[in-house]
Amino acid sequence: MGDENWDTEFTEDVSREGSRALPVFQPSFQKPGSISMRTNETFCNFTQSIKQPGIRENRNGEEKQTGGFGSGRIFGNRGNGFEERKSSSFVRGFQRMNDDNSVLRRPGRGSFRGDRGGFGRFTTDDANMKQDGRQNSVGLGFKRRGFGIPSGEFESRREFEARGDYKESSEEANIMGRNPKVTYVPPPPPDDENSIFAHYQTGINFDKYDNILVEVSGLDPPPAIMNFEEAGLCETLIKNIDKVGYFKLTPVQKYSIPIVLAGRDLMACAQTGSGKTAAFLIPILAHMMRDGVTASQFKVEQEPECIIVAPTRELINQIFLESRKFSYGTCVRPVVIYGGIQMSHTIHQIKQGCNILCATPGRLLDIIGRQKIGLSKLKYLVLDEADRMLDMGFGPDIKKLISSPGMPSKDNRQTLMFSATFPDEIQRLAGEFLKTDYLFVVVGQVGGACSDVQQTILQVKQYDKKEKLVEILNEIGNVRTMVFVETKKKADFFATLLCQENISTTSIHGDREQREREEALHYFRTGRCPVLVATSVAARGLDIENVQHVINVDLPSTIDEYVHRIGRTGRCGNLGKAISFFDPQADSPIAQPLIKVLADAQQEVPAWLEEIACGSGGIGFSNPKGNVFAAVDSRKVFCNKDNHHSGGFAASNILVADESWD
Ligand SMILES: Nc1ncnc2c1ncn2[C@@H]1O[C@H](COP(=O)(O)OP(=O)(O)OP(=O)(O)O)[C@@H](O)[C@H]1O
Repeated sequence: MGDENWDTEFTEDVSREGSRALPVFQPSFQKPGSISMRTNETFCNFTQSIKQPGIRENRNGEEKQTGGFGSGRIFGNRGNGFEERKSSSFVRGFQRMNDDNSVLRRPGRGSFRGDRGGFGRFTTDDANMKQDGRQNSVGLGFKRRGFGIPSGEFESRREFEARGDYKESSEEANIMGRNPKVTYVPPPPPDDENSIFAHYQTGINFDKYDNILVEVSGLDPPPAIMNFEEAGLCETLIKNIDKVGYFKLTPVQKYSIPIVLAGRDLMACAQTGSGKTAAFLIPILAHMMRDGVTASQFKVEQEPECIIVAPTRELINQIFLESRKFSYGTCVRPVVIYGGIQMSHTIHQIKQGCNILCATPGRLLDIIGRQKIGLSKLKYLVLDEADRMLDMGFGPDIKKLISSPGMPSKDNRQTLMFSATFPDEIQRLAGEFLKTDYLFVVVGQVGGACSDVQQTILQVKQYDKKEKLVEILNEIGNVRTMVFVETKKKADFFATLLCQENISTTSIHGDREQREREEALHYFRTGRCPVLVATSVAARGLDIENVQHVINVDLPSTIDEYVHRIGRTGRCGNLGKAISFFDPQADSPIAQPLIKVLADAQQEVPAWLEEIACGSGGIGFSNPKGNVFAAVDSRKVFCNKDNHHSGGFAASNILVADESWD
């Protein structure tokens, strides 16, 4: 375990029935004085944060006031009515737990603060993960050493120590030395051919992609290709595409691949799960191979030909793994860097050679600032989830990146932007980073929701959400399900609740340490924990096999966010289901755009929702114009207007301030 800062340890737990291990969540300890509680069957630890309740860091490492337990609020959530309820469902949830379990006590002041809470089952098999470098901290009944029950095999190497919450978004703060040193080194991904090319099957509706409307706007677009052969790819690339199981192009690939091969800048908007990643990776690699890219040598400063930026660590890692597939057997070396990982490890990875750099924005700026990455050879710049990359959250970082010393001008690089959603105002901002003759490809219907996802909207009041969630999960059984909530604390709360209900659950959110996030995803991907409770940090891009359900316990504040969340299921022609709890008190602003998304995806629109929509303003729209396509080229909408954007960043699509990504 080396220097790893273990803040939790694992205990095997005994199930109620004695036959099945009961998943138990225990929030990580942050500060001495935590209370350890034990039930007959379960352990739960509650703690106060090292910080004052209600204070948290923003992306710049500054502290700011939020709702918190100490302030008499419950979750500091905005707009969904969860906060300011003295007798919240949260508190009542624990009261109920107390009722059920005689020994369990209600936590003291500031009680549930599971800032880096961990969930999920843990078995001794997981020693493998530890051996290969993963540091286990989520698990079945884990706790800190020195509190509560002695652990079994895995014990914390350290006694409890107070330390600041590491906010992974604060790369900038890290640079300024305000965060504790990050020591996590992720285990290297398996590098045998089978693992590299592991993929899941396309679904029964894959062929229906052919019927989706596609519109290309801009001057002189090259014709679409109908199959991989027409792309004129090199043999190695063709072999790799074959190994990855792609036999047919998806619409976004048919149109984007020739555009990128023709050297044009591109903004592409296509529905979730429809193969956008390959739509940029394949032609970029084809170009690189055609240009005879040479293997990069060991050097202190590397000069990659391609940089791909995405908003979350898990997503950029996924893109890296995809680029590893397509570049297999070539001299192109992809590297991934992101926050929450030891900097020396990042630097070591880069030094060994880097042709394609996959990065989150914070870590990328950091590494450029340290002169480990030079930009003089950069030919391809890709922004995945481009609307997210250009909103108020990441926009300033992207602007910094574009104006970094050595960054080729837009005329001397090829810039590609992809997303399932593209609000007009973000398109206008994006235009600044693209050549004026860029092409805009739109695949799909209004709002971009994938019609392979069966959407159900249930009217559920805030206080009834937990019962309803448990009821649904018990009903649908052991199928892989992502549960979205609005805040990190709620993610902790619901994961705890589900564990208490005997449902194997893990969680991912921005307050969890990187190793915890990766473990959570690993447990979810492998089916060890079939339920993943997540904040918006997991809403975009994640491509996890066999996610059959998405449940929005809280609806997001924008319709685009909704589209991305439900897009975690129903991918690549597979079918999926999305259930969303609509609390009229909190969610009426999203009623109108929600109805539009439902209707366009040929889903049933509840009469009660239409009634609510009639009386609401519909401020949750980010694409309110009723267009046939998921988005339209903003150059059309605004071409006759004197409409110059301010150079500021659009706020329409930003996350709630509670969550932070990079
Ligand atoms: N042509 C293809 N044939 C078969 N499978 C494909 C093809 N293209 C992509 N896929 C698979 O489809 C899945 C979804 O692809 P990808 O993650 O690129 O979607 P996306 O459009 O980027 O989704 P999101 O908007 O959620 O980010 C992946 O598992 C990918 O390997």
